[in-house]
Amino acid sequence: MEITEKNCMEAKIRQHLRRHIAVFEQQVLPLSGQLAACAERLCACLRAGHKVLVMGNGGSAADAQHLAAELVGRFLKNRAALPAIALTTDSSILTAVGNDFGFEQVFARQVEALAGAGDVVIGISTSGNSPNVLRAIEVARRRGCVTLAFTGRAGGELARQVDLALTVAVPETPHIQEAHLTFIHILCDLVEQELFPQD
Ligand SMILES: O=C(CO)[C@@H](O)[C@H](O)[C@H](O)[C@H](O)COP(=O)(O)O
Ligand SMILES: [Zn+2]
Repeated sequence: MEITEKNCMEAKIRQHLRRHIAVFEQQVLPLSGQLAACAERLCACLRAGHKVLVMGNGGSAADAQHLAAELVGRFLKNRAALPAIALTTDSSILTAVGNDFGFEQVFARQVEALAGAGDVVIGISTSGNSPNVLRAIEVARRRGCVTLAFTGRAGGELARQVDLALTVAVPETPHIQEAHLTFIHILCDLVEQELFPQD
């Protein structure tokens, strides 16, 4: 077959998809038990009237917002709103705290302001080593929050600091993020089914 730009691109697409499938087979499927444990923590928190705070940088900031949107709005069911806040969205807070206290404090300061005992605080970081996420988890632990993390690679410091970590132990950031988005959808699905069986 003649090598054209188009079939060269298609080969790269297939390579990405094959790696995606392998990561899901080898890393995501074996995390089912830990995902169920995360869902139980989330359901218990929300049933008791507590809230969810979630954060990350870059693509993980988008993931944090995705999770908060599906809890406040909806995943699949028309049901009551659930309290969730992405700590990545207020540009005035992010710039003021970043400018005055340092970028490492942008999430920690919001956890100090907003989190109470029993709330769930979720850190999303593919390296598990982003200082602003680590500082926020430190504050969350001091305040008696339940701490969860979605991480990658070897889990980083974040996986060691939280109550429960879901670590996608591969080196490629995009494939880790693809798995994190799936965790978010599975968790939202389970929360809706558990909390709103009649809706
Ligand atoms: O989405 C991507 C790469 O796929 C980037 O925006 C990525 O999220 C950023 O480089 C982050 O700063 C990486 O931080 P982390 O996942 O290590 O905490
Ligand atoms: Zn990305």
